[in-house]
Amino acid sequence: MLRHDVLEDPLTAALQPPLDETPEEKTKRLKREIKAKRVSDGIDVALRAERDELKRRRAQRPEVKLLLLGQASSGKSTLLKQFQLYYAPDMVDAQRSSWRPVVYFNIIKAIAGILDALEQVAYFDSHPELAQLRMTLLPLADLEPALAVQISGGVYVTGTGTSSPYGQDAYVRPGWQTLAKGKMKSSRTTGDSAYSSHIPAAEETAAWRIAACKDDIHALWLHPAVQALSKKQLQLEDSAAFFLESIQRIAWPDYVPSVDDVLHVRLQTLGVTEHQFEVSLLGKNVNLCLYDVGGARGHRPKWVPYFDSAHAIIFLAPLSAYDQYLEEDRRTNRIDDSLQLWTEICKNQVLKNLHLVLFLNKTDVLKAKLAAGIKVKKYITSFGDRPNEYTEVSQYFRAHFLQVHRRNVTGRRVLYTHFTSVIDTKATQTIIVNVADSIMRDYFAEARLV
Ligand SMILES: Nc1nc2c(ncn2[C@@H]2O[C@H](COP(=O)(O)OP(=O)(O)OP(=O)(O)O)[C@@H](O)[C@H]2O)c(=O)[nH]1
Ligand SMILES: [Mg+2]
Repeated sequence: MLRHDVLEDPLTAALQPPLDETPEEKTKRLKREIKAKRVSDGIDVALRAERDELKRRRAQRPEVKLLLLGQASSGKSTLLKQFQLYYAPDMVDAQRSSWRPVVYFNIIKAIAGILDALEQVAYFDSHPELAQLRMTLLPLADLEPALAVQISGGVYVTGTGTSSPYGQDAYVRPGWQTLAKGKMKSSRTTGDSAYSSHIPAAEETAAWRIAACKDDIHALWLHPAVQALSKKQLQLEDSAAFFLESIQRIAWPDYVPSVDDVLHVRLQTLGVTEHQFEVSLLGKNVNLCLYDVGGARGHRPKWVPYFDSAHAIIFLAPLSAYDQYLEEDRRTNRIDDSLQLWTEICKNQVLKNLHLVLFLNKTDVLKAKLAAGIKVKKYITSFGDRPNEYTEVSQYFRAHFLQVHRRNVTGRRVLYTHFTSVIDTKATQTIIVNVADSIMRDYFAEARLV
């Protein structure tokens, strides 16, 4: 290669010795290069040793792989957080502040949804006080896309058939919290005055606009027209009421999300995320590997490569979804979609020997909907004239899921079912212990058979 070709490539040029180098300079440079190589080799050795140690620990510990499956918004990521709370509570605590922009995003999305719905029923014409609230809250609602982009690490997802009816949605990708931590090295609680310069602009703007509008947000949420709409045609996320009712606390300048806030947050999962826990089960140390997947239809093909090596599945079906339709296909009732998906899982030959657990989830939301008089029969005609009460409704749905399992199961697979509300930490942790225990019993029984 000619010297002028080398100099045209800035990287190669930077590594070339100077043209007018003296013999002493050359000796010094070579010494420096030998030292730098030693440091670099040292780093390589340390990295290799770390990898070997991880491999050795993995070989010593059996690895149990557990898939969390179910449609979008069924509660998979919330259940994952409960596993983290149980097996790695310090990690959850350390990551609380990284959820702050997501709490803001959930609030802003709920407000945008409410304003949209009021527009559709033309309430702004008949209610001047609502029109006034819209004026003050619109700049806040306008922050939705910018915050979504911040949370998703710059990914702008549109037109995937999974986005919200209210526009832009945010997705979580593997490693997003590490990314967020890097960007926000100092925390508010340390009182570091440089903090504000580390907060991304969209989050900072959202924080001060929420603080400035907190009374208007409160007034909008409590307005009788909004309350009436929220119980009928207005389909907000399950956590919207929780966050809107907590607005005074969240608008506080030193706000850091509580564990309860973290459990209520809604953030869609993109693809498949892997989470490892070193746990002691039945007196043995094991690596528990949880796979949390995106549940919308467009994400489901990405689950398949994980089926082969899995040991157990927890399938989540939200029973409260009987009056809702899929965001990705507005004609499909969400309970129907859950049953179809459940049928595919039960039928799948690759999964036929896995330990199978069914969580009939969101029972708290189901109870609230039934208490508000939302009739199951209106959406699921086969329910007929049975009483619109929790016991009848929950048993009716459970019977359907059990029937699908019975009809499609091959092999010797047992099904474990639980009625759950995975935002309830105490109840869910009792179930987690139970489920982990029985997965391990199966795992070791299997190992002895081989
Ligand atoms: N009230 C109540 N809310 C729940 C329950 N389970 C989940 N949620 C809420 O429902 C929303 C969706 O839960 P996620 O865990 O994000 O759902 P997901 O299955 O991971 O959804 P995708 O990632 O889109 O597949 C969150 O706001 C949760 O706080 C429950 O049992 N009761
Ligand atoms: Mg999720």
